[in-house]
Amino acid sequence: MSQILPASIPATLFHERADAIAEAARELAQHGWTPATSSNFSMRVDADHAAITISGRDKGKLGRDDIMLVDMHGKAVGTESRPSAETELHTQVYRHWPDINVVLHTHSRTQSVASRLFAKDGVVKLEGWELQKAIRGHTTHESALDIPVFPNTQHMPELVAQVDAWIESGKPLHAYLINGHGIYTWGHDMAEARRHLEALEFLLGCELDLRRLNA
Ligand SMILES: CSCCC(=O)C(=O)COP(=O)(O)O
Ligand SMILES: [Zn+2]
Repeated sequence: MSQILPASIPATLFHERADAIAEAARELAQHGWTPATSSNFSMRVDADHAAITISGRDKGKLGRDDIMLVDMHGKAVGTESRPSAETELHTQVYRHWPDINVVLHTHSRTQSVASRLFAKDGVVKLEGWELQKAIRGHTTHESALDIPVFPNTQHMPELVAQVDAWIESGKPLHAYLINGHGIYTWGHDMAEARRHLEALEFLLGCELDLRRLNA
């Protein structure tokens, strides 16, 4: 279905965002982090709009036509296509942090297993790993980095409320896991969001290894 853009958004800008999303998604899919059409990706286009993956598409085979425009409440703009089922989790991040421009959500095996294993604690506590410095604002392995694990639900407003509650508690939030589901993380630009995602994938894998080794 074709995308009609508001007059305020040049086609070149939307295409640039769509191409960046498609390229990142293809690369993340090659890592095996987007199995069976899972995962979704978005980029801010302007203060009121984001470009996001259309629901149900194979994230390893995205092109421009697989990306659509939504407003900051997750409503489709200028198309009949259906945005990602999890769009509200993306727009929540953009509404809360105006300087965040990219949101990435993946379903790797490591993320999925870690989300189940740490669900009872409600959080993965990362401490002592040099790679924590890949996360914005973290300058030493000695800092603590908490990644909350929220219960999964098919009712997006419930998930949004859980994320809101964490943010309102004043605790920092760079990423979260959803139990039995996957991870959400974000960044000021694609490079930062990718760095966060790759670092967290690695760190969650390390935590799982420690558990396996009983260390
Ligand atoms: C088949 S994966 C289940 C839905 C999901 O968790 C996901 O990330 C993909 O949903 P979307 O609507 O964005 O394609
Ligand atoms: Zn998902």
